[in-house]
Amino acid sequence: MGNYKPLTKREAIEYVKQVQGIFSDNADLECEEIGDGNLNLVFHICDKNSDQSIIIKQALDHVRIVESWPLTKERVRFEYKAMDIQDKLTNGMVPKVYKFDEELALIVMEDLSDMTVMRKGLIAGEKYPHFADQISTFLSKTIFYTSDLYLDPKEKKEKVKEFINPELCKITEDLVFTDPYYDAETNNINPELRPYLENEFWKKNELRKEVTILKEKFMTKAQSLIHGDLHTGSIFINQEAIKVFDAEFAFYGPSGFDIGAVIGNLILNYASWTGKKVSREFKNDYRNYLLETIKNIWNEFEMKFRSFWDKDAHEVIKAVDGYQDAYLTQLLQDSIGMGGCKTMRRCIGLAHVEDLDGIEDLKKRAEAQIFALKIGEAMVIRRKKLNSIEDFIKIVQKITNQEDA
Ligand SMILES: Nc1ncnc2c1ncn2[C@@H]1O[C@H](COP(=O)(O)OP(=O)(O)O)[C@@H](O)[C@H]1O
Ligand SMILES: CSC[C@H]1O[C@H](OP(=O)(O)O)[C@H](O)[C@@H]1O
Repeated sequence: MGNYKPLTKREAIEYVKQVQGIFSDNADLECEEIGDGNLNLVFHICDKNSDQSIIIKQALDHVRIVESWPLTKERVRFEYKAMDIQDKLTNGMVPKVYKFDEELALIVMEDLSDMTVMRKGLIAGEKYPHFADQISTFLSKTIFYTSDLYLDPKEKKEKVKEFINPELCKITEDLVFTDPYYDAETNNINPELRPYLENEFWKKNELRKEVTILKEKFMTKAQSLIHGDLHTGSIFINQEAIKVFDAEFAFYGPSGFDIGAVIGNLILNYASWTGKKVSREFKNDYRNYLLETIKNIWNEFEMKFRSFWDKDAHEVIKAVDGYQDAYLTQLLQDSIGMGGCKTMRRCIGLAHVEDLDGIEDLKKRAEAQIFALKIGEAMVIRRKKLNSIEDFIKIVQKITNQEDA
């Protein structure tokens, strides 16, 4: 990456002009830097003559929100390669890539600004009736067809090697599985939440032990090629389709981490309504919709995963009685446990979510955060007893009823 430099808006325009086949010679280009994530630059470039537009995502050599924190620019290669695999497996459920430039650490890709970042849609109380079907397709295809159930063992190990992504994994190991469970310097704590953390949460030794067991699983279980950061801010959505983006955390890890990320982020939105000025009727209805979505995601995932297994798994695997059921029960428990960690990190750790931080009144925000923490804790502690997603839904409903009482 000898000639690397972060682009200015003008340089981004000059750059796309020389990429063949994107804009015509008479294009009148304008550029905005629209990155709102924690890590990268994102340029939106539009031709005023034709309304045609593209996105350039460029890695910085540090964490965008913490300038003193250096970070490999090579992460963009993992993003590009993962997008390529996800694209082929899911028939286009990721943005189209027009160019990958390793030297400048950037990807030129399809502009999806006419869709909505799902987190924003959920905060606005939108419903997406096809989401469970769509995300369960993405998850089941990417998880099954990159795993040992399907791939030749040698090919799979080559892929594990290709996707060793230590710096980005370290971020997750620290920010998701370690720092939120003690008074770490990196944490970002609502002062109104601190008493609960000091007097109760940080004293939960069993929770910290179980989170550490899940952390070890995250570090060692190379089960399938996972997206690695599949929260609702990594999904573009409208009433017809989804596109999954921001795959720079991709690596061979536990499949439940991706499923858990989706569920955990729906739970964060579920908890956020505690702190919002909406009618009880709306809150109950929207929460029921979120729980129904979680239930359908798992059940549709399971159905699709079983059908891929019955059709395409290695014959020796198919021949083992009871293995499919055992695999799926373990995957459900991993998903809920990891989802719990993803829920809790967004209340205490460095990087928060707008669902909760959009609650301006810090006392009300703390109430919603504590509610999210209680569900997250139950997800970790009670995961090993779960036999179905309905068992999990009942746990959430019980915690909600105690909250409302
Ligand atoms: N293909 C795209 N089309 C339109 N907007 C995009 C696209 N990719 C990213 N963005 C915008 O840029 C923001 C940050 O992108 P993201 O890939 O999440 O970067 P980071 O890795 O820094 O979080 C997104 O929330 C979205 O608003
Ligand atoms: C210091 S990185 C914090 C956090 O940011 C990533 O999210 P995103 O790229 O979507 O903004 C990832 O979740 C990291 O844990």
